Amino acid sequence: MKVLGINPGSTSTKLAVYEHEKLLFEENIRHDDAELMKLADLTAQLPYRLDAIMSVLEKRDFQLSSLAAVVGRGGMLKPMSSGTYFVDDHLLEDARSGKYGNHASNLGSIIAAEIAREYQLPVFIVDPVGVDELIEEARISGLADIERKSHVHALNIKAVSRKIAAELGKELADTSFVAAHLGGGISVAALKGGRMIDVNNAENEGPFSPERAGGLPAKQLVQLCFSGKYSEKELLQRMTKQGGIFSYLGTKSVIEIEQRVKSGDPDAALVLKAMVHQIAKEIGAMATVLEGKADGIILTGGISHSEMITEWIREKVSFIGEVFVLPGEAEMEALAFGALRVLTGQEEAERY
Ligand SMILES: Nc1ncnc2c1ncn2[C@@H]1O[C@H](COP(=O)(O)OP(=O)(O)OP(=O)(O)O)[C@@H](O)[C@H]1O
Ligand SMILES: CCCC(=O)O
Repeated sequence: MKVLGINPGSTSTKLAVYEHEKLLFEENIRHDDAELMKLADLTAQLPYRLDAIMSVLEKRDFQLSSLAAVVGRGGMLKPMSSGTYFVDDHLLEDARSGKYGNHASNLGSIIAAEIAREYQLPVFIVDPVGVDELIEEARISGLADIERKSHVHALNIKAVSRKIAAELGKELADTSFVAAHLGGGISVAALKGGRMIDVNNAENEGPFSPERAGGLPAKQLVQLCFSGKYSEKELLQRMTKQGGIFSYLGTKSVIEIEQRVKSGDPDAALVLKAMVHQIAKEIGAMATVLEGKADGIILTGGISHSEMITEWIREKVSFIGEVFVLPGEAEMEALAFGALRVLTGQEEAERY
């Protein structure tokens, strides 16, 4: 039983084919930034990305007719529970319109549906960005006009938590973890019984990240909004795409910053240590959500490849529990396995 997974990112589209649990092949198509920028909105990128995928599959002489299903990364959709979902017209409409936000991952379901159409294959998404398992008290922001929202690297966080649970000889449902996805954006989640009962919204709360500002001092932010320095669109762009490390050091590459730190650059060291400080603080906060009863702390995402950074974090948080490091992400596997759980009858797919 073969499954094709599609994972569109802001500058790349990853695809992978699994046969049952075995990876047959995986490709990371890196797109030309300038080409993508020319395609104003996300849906305009569809033919460009689809062509790139089809040419990879053709080069490999891969027959779409051999697939049992296509599964795409679920993008910014309505708040929903964790799981595998059938892609239907309503879901596609929300992904296309950007009603719940625009993110490259919105293209996951759209591309998957296009590929599946000719052979009338089932199409799924798994654990989209909008997975919402917050406990009610975590929704209260402190201002009645504003509700806190779950916006989190759900796909990877669930997948790596499942892996660590298995290493501990447990089902995910019998564990509690604090899981921190450290990538271009940063999500820290408190998982109780496998459910993400509190998270920092990766778009605008919690630690700053390579490209995002994270949570900011609210009064000064309001003053900046009304200062005339930025339009609404410009400020949102600055906070989410040009904030964090980028706003201080002019690069989003933690690899580069680490080299600068190692060659004695004090500015780079200060900013990196500040990011670690904020990540550790968020982990501590999520540990208290779990009343200190965590089976461990999981560090994942691209930045977790850095031993220097994971050691700095470990020094600050290991009093809470064991620290597990799973660098990178397990998203392709998570997509394929999510679809396979449905195709093999272990789980029922949800309706959007
Ligand atoms: N070996 C490494 N050492 C240090 N940093 C690394 C390493 N590899 C990747 N990174 C950093 O990880 C960050 C990107 O992480 P990742 O690849 O998880 O992000 P993304 O997939 O673009 O976004 P997101 O994780 O938010 O979906 C970059 O800042 C990159 O420099
Ligand atoms: C939270 C996952 C998507 C993102 O914000 O990068």
